Parts: sequence; C-alpha cells; structure tokens
Amino acid sequence: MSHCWGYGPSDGPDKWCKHFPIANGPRQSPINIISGQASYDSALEPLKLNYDPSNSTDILNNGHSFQVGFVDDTDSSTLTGGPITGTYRLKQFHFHWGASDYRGSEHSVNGIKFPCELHLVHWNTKYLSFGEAASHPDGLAVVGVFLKIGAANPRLQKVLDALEAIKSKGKQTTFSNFDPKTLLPDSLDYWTYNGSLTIPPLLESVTWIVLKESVSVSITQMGKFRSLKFSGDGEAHCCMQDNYRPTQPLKGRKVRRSFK
Ligand SMILES: NS(=O)(=O)N=C1NCCCN1
Ligand SMILES: [Zn+2]
Repeated sequence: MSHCWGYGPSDGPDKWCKHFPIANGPRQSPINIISGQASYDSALEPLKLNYDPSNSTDILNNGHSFQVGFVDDTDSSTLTGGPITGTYRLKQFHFHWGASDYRGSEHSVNGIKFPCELHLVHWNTKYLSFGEAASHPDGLAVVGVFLKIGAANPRLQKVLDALEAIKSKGKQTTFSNFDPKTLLPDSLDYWTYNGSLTIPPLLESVTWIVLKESVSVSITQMGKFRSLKFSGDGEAHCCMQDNYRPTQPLKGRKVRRSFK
C-alpha cells in the first residue's frame, strides 16, 4: 500500500498540490458550512438509504484511515433521493479523526470542528464502476456524519472492536453482516454542495450530503480510533490521528439545506 501523500509535515495537505494540482481547484472539499448562508431548497428530497447488511465484506487499514468495504455488483445497498438523480451504490465507509477531541472532522459548522467524521461513499450506477464514476462531476455521493463527544455509542462498538485486528497499514480482516444505517442519527436533515474527494486524487466528482444531526462517541471510543497506526509492521510507529484535510475555499459555491 504505497502512497506519496499523508498527513505529516512533509507529505500533508499543504503539499498535495505538488502531485495533485486539482487541490487548488474550484470545487474542493471539505468546507466550513456557515449555517446562516445555506439556503433552504424545498425541491430537495428526503434521503433514501437502503443497505443490505450481508453486503459488508471486510475492514482494512489503508494507511490513511480504515474502511469497511461492501459488495457493489448489484443495487442491494443504495442511496437515492436527496439532492441526487438516479441510484448510487455504497462502496465503503471510513472515518477521519483528530489527536484531540477539538479537531478531527473534515467539514466544520460555523467554524466548529467535531472530533470525528464518518463518510459513506457511493457511486452513480449510470457509470460502470466506482473508478469510472469518480472521474465524472456527478459520479460520487458521500454522506458525512459528525461524531460528537458524549455517551459511548453502542452502534460503533462492532467497528471499534474490529480495529484490534488491523492496527497497522495493510492489515485487513473479514467484517460481515454489518448495517451502516445503524451509524446514522435519527434525523436525516442535511446540507449539500458540490465538492471533491478529500484525499488524493481529490477528484471533483462528489455531491456532498452532510447530516445536520451528529451521533455520539465517547472519549474512550475515540481512544480506539487513535490506537491505529499510519505505519506498517516493522516501520517506525506513527499513530493514526489528525487524518483530516483542512477546509477549502468555497469559490462561489452555494450550500443548500434540506430543512427549514
Ligand atoms: N474522504 S473522501 O472524500 O470520502 N475520499 C475518498 N477517497 C477514496 C475513496 C473513498 N473516499
Ligand atoms: Zn473521507
């Protein structure tokens, strides 16, 4: 699993533009969501998330986060409605988090960062694959969910317990029968805007759907995220934390909200 990029002083977000010039493009993510400037759009439909737990396959430490993968060869785990047209298939979910409870999310709301942010990554089935979809402006849809310090979240526990087996880069293990819908808050009210992947290649192909309501995570549970390593076995230990990109300029984009 070789990357020329990371989150450190020599390969972090400020350096990504060297290999990925789109880093300075017109629709980069994440952004700071200024709630008072997000206009209500009554044409925005409710989100429809239909996931089949049997589609979950594995959990992988990819050296910059960890991800839970899903079988995406049928329309059995999909996102429809919301700001998107057509059917988008769930490919994987992953998280971004900080070294402290005061940072870690990628998006922020009125300048406030959360300790962690969940991303559920979907691709438009008008294209043949995730890779093909990722190269088109309407190719991807990522649902972002903020995690806020509070009571321990029992719905996170199966994911966090699996981290024991994937501490270092490249480690992977089976992760079956998991319904990612259990990670979502009660309300599916959302903000939406046109953006990009927040990790290289930073492709400007993402319709972002950021939920207004957060879910809880305890300080102890945050410690489990931070127990992962960016480094592989036999490499100098480097704790996996602060794996978030700072917010990017809006460059004239409008953020819409689905709620009054
Ligand atoms: N953080 S992000 O925008 O979701 N970026 C991703 N890049 C690779 C595929 C999954 N997602
Ligand atoms: Zn992400």
